[in-house]
Order: sequence, then C-alpha cells, then structure tokens
Amino acid sequence: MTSSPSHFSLLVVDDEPDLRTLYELTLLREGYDVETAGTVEDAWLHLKDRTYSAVITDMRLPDGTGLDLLRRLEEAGRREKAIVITAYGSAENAVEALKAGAYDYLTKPVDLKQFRAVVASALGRSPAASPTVVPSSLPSSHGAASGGEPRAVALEAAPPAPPASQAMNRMAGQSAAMQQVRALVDKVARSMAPVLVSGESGTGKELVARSIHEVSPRAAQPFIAVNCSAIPEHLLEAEFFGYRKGAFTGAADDREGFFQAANGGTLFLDEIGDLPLAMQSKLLRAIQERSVRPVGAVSEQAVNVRLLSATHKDLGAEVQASRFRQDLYYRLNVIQIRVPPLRERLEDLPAICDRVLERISRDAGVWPPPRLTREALAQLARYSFPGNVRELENLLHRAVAFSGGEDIDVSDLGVLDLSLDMPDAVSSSAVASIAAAPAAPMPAQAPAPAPLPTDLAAYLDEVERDVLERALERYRYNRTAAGASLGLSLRQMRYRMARLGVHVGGEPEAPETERGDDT
Ligand SMILES: Nc1ncnc2c1ncn2[C@@H]1O[C@H](COP(=O)(O)OP(=O)(O)OP(=O)(O)O)[C@@H](O)[C@H]1O
Repeated sequence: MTSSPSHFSLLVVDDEPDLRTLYELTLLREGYDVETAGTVEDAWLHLKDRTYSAVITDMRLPDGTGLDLLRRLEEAGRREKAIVITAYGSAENAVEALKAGAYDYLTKPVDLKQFRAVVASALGRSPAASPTVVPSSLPSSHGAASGGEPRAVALEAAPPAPPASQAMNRMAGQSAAMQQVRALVDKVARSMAPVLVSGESGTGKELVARSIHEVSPRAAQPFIAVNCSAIPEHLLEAEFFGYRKGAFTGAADDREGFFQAANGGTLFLDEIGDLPLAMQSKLLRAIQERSVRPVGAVSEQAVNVRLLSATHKDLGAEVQASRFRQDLYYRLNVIQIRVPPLRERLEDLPAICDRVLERISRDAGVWPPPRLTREALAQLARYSFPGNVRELENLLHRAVAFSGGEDIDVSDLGVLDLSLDMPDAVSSSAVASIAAAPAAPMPAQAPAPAPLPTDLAAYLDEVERDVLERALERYRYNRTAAGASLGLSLRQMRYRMARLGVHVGGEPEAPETERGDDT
C-alpha cells in the first residue's frame, strides 16, 4: 500500500506563534496534515485525542521542555516519532533529546530545507536532500565497502516495515550479554542517534552496526562501512567528502565521498579512534552542519546520514590523552553498545561455532556442515580467544580443511594456537592426543634459515595455496587426482580450495550439488 503525504499527520509544538506558523505552512506545503500546540499540556491534550505520525517540538516551552513531552510519549508507549528543536550551540540538549528517544533534532535558526528533509526522513519518505551519485562509483580501496544499490526515490512510499535483518540472523548466541546487545540494537534502530559500538577486535562490532542499519527504517538505503585506520591521512578529506575534477593532481573526474554515498542511509566509521585530530575537526563540522564540501568545491552539499562508529580503543582515555576531541566524542557517543569479548560469553561458543561452520560449508558448496566433537568443543572452551569471533572463524576454517569436513576433532584444531593458552598442568586425553599428533616430516635438506614470517597464518596459507595450485596443474585440474596425490579426499580438497580462493580454470568453486563428477 502506498501513502500520500496527507496520510501523515504531524503535531507541531512551539510557543512562538510566528515560528509555529512558519513550521505549519512549510509542512502543509509538503502535503501533510498539521495540528499545532503552544505548551506541553496543550500538546498532551491533542495527543490524548488521536495519534500522529510525528511530533515536532521546541525544547523550551512555557510549562516544561520538549524532553518532558518525549518522556511522556515514552512512558505511554506511544509510537510517534519525535523531532526536537534546540537552541543553537546546545549540544547537551541535542544529546539529551536523542537519549530520551527523539528520532532526531534540529538547531535554531531552523534551516527549512533541513527541516523538510528531517521530517521526511522521520516519516520514512525520500530523505535525499541533494542529488546523489550511485555508491558504486566510490573508490573501492581503503576499506570502504559499499552496501548499496542506487537509492530509490520513494516519494509515495509509507515507512517500510523493516525487513528481517540478515546481520542480526548471523549474530549467534543467547548469553545475557548478547541478548542485551540485541535489545539495544532494536531500540536504537528507531532513531537517528549516533551509536558508538565498542569492544575488542573481532568481537562483532561491524555485525552490530549492520544489524542497527538493517533493522532501521533506513534499511533499504546504503550502508557504507569505512575502516578509518586504513586510509592514508592525506586522502581522508577526499575520501570522506569527495572531490571535484581538477581539485588536485590526478582528480580526473568528480568523485563522491563516503558521506554522499551513504546519503539517506548509514555511515559506519570503524576504528574511529584512529582518525587524526585534523580530520576529527572536519568530521565534527560535517555532523553539526549536516553538510559536506567536496575538496575543490565552492559550495556545501546537504547530507542526511546516520552515523555509527566503532572502536577497540578506550575513547574516554584517548580524550584524556588529548588524542581525541572531546566534542566529537560527545557527539558520537550518544548511545554506547559494548560487545563483550568471546571469553566473557563462552556459553555462546557452541551456537557461534554451529553458525560459522554452516557458513563455511555453504561457501565451499559442501553440505551438511561438519560438527565439532564434544572434546573439540571442550578444548575450544579452554582457550581465551584474544582475537575473539574472528579468530574462532579462522581457526574453524583451518580445522574444516584439516578434518575433511565431517567431524572436527581435537587434532584438527591445531596445536600451535591452542597450546598457547593451556595451563602447564593440564593433561587431559585431549591434550595428550594433540601432543601425540605426528609431526610434519622435515624436508630432507633443511634450507638456510630464512627470516621468520611476521604473519604465520598468511605465510602458511601462501605455502598451501602454492602446493594446491601445483598439484592441480600437474593433474590437469582434476581435483580428485590432485587431492589424492596430496593425501586428501575430494571433500578436503574442495574445502581447502574454497578457503584459499583457488579456482579451477578461473571458475570459483561451485556448490557440490550443481557440479557433476570431477573432470
Ligand atoms: N555472535 C556472532 N555470531 C556469529 N558470527 C559472528 C558473531 N560475532 C561476530 N561474528 C563474525 O566474526 C567476524 C568478525 O566480526 P566483525 O567484523 O563484526 O568484528 P569487529 O569487532 O568489527 O572486528 P574489528 O575490530 O577487527 O573491526 C565476522 O565474520 C562476523 O560475521
């Protein structure tokens, strides 16, 4: 079903008659139904009578504040979206309003273009305040991931029911901590409030950010994830705000930045703690002004972006050490979601392992997914996982390749990593069996000592990839024969090829069911 603007009813609350009329006329011209009130009590009388799509309220009212109205709405379980208008420069009020559940805020003097855009966005209507470019024209380097299609101009669309979030489905675990994370995701998804996701590396911060986006009314718009630590300092401004042709050597065309690409949607700034101070100031300005100026451009472009950020650093401590601007910290950290390390929610381990193994299997086109034996799971539970879920994923990838993919036993988990955490005294049968695993045969002639690799996992992957490719070449890309020559079953071979991205004849590994016998 589609809704015309007149299906949206708005309540404007302001005690200044001139401003009330200005807001009312602006909204009537957009085609909305508008009613007005001059005080908190007057507004509440209107709200008792009927429901509205949104309430737009001034902060300072004769008999209370906009926050009082917000709290009443919240207490009564009302579903109206609230937009609060605060005095210029009053960051505290804006933050308070967002914390109290406001969808968004506007600062005085209210820019009417922005006013219309924020109201439209609250109603789930086309939020684009300026023409935007398709995100796929973004440079794909520097850790930017475009999650988006060209945004649809949904002028007639009612607020879409948020689709089931894929990211949320991907997030396994029912520990109290994870349930709290999920509840917070649901809650904050409804507003524009900036959220800072904190937690150690690999805990699932990006997954949380994606979930917020996918549960929010912005789900159909782009989600742009940016790894701030991966962008060279001299490129930051151009990458964030875009640039104009000729702005600097090599700027052959106009290019949009992350903000424009995320317009209408969500911009996720990962590793925000790594942004240099100069860029922090520019980011703060873009957030406050809700507009950006591409490098080499004369004028600013309005942008409507919800900001989510993440860090594994203690940003409060960074502020203390003068490495992070306090005002920016204040803006980004309106709501904080902490994702606990895996070792603090070990009860989630079986569920996460199952979910990850399913994904590995699906990617390799092999079904059913392998299962961990009870001993293997117990072994994993004794490890502290400094690299959290990402480390667990890598470990399971390797284990699947070792095991051949039916049952994963202790011996498939890899002695090296796990033994790091083992207390000396532990001598369970699991440990004994690891210790008894045959050592890899030594090469006949030991080469001259080479420098030690700085990343052992990547180094071993490279060696394995080279072996697989040479075996495949020797056996004319017959995976069964190549695998057998290396002592591997076809299943094992397929897992290893899929994990390392080794393709036969340039073709990615196809699902087992779609492919006939090996050639
Ligand atoms: N609860 C979970 N269930 C299943 N998979 C998860 C869970 N949490 C995280 N993962 C997976 O672990 C990997 C790491 O997650 P993610 O990238 O979100 O972590 P991160 O905290 O953002 O990492 P970094 O600090 O390195 O940026 C991803 O592949 C993600 O899908």
